[in-house]
Amino acid sequence: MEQNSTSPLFPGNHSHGNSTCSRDNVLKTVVFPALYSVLFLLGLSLNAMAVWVFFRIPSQSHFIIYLKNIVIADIITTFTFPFKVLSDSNLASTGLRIFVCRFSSVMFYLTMYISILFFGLISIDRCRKTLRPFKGTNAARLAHRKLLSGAIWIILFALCLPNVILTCNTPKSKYFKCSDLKTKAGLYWHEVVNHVCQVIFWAILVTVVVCYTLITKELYKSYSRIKSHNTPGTICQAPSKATTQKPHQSKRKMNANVFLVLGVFFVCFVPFHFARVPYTMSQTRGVLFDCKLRLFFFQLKESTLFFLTPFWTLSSTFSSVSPSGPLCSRLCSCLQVPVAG
Ligand SMILES: Nc1ncnc2c1ncn2[C@@H]1O[C@H](COP(=O)(O)OP(=O)(O)O)[C@@H](O)[C@H]1O
Repeated sequence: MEQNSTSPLFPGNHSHGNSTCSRDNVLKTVVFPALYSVLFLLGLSLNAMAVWVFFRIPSQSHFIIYLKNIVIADIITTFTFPFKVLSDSNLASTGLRIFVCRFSSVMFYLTMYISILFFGLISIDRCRKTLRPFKGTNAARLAHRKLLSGAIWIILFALCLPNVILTCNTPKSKYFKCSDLKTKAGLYWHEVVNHVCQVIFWAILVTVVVCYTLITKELYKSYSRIKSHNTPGTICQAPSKATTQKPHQSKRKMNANVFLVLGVFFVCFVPFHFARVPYTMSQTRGVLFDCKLRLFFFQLKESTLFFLTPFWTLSSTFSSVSPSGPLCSRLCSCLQVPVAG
């Protein structure tokens, strides 16, 4: 795609005739569209199941409020996939590709950072529940969490809105990139938003690590108490299992769960956030990069983005089908199977 573009925003971009700089390779036009199509079908069915469960459950806990927000974000994300598929596979008209740059890609990133923020809030909530298992909630606290959720959506939406408004240049050729459609202010804002999103991501990552470290420590203490007294402890997450499993089995399982969550978060999200920095620079300071380097950063961004997408868009379903999650509890109660509280 890049080979024929004429971008006034990239004065150093003189190598358009070089076909090795084209974005249109088999990875972008065939492999990723096929994978995103599968993800669309999977995401649609699993998220529909999550909606079926969540919107029957009253928002009686902070956890449920946060998960409902993640489900809404996941659904919006899933609906952006068909546009990305059509655009990347070059089956879309110019108008549709402009729509992807202006709206659907912005919604994709917006909902991604909304999910990340709620994922952080869920970690804080789990930490609070583990450290203070007897501190319940009340109507006022639930109302605060709903207000906080609304504020997160509004603030991030306001942050991303200029990315829509300032993507208003008419493409100068059939072959254009999203950054070609941006005004000067639009490119500047695109960079600002990406910096803010980096801060959000790394802050949440630190929060998640701190929370899960505290949770692990507290659960170890509780299991040691169970072991020494041979009585049920104060584990709020899984009392019925804690009483039926041997302490060392529970400990191993707990470790596995904690490291699974942290591991997935690291492996899926960290590579994209490293790759995003040079790619954003290549979009806004094109003169500093030759076309091959820009292409390399684009491919790195697309690959790492695909790597994180399945985890992120299916995260609410993962949470709801975990043994103590609402979907499992609901299905198991229908089937009269005892589950962890
Ligand atoms: N973190 C973000 N938050 C909101 N919008 C974003 C973010 N990153 C990129 N965008 C917007 O999404 C659209 C596509 O961006 P990008 O993925 O960088 O371009 P490309 O598809 O050419 O690689 C652009 O309008 C851009 O401003």
